Amino acid sequence: MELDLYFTPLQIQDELSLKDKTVIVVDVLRASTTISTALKNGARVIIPTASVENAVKYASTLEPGSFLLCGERGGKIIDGFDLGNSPLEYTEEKVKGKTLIYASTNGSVAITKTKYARYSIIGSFVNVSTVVKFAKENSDDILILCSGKFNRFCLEDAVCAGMIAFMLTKGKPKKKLKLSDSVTAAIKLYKFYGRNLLKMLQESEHGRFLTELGFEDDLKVCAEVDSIPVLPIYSDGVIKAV
Ligand SMILES: O=C(O)[C@H](CS(=O)(=O)O)OP(=O)(O)O
Ligand SMILES: [Mg+2]
Repeated sequence: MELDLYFTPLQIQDELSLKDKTVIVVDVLRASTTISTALKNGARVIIPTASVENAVKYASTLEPGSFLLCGERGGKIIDGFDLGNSPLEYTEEKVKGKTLIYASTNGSVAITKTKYARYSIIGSFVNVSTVVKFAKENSDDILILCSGKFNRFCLEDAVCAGMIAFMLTKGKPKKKLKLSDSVTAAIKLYKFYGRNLLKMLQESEHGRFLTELGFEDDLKVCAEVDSIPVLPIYSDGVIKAV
């Protein structure tokens, strides 16, 4: 099993290079957590779009009432949309049976870049064991792809990616693993911050930004390890829970 890790989607030189890999897209704050929450609460499918314009265009092709327009810019709900990007908004009452068209700043963009992957799955702290189990059972080469923020490094994504890498490599003989420096670094970050993930989120740049916007409760949801054991898989343009 070859394991690699990108700290931002900018490292994807050619999307076709992902074709034989299982890609785990990590966006802890908040896309991966929100997507897992929505699927757990009965959303039918989630359609990630790389822009607000694409989201609105896609919506125009659907039966009114059958979908919700979801997403944020600058962390706040997009004008005219039904839901923003707080996982706490994605209640069963709101999302059950619905098609969610989803335009977040970083996560939905990163996900759409993995369309050629053998498998593209969405990982976060809330479903980490579910994701690792699938990755162990279903692939040779694995790429953990951090969404980051505006193609910049995000501590929370790197720590979660390190947790996934640690769980994937635990117990394997060191000499058999040819770990890239990014995997080694991310595992170290996880070992340093893993004991108090909520504190790490609160101290992170993104966590502080969300707290300033009044979303401090989202950090608690996003820090809850294995609280939402669903497996979101992105295939043929839609994300479904399997
Ligand atoms: O909604 C979020 O938390 C972020 C946008 S921002 O960094 O807060 O502006 O989007 P995501 O795509 O979930 O990283
Ligand atoms: Mg994010």
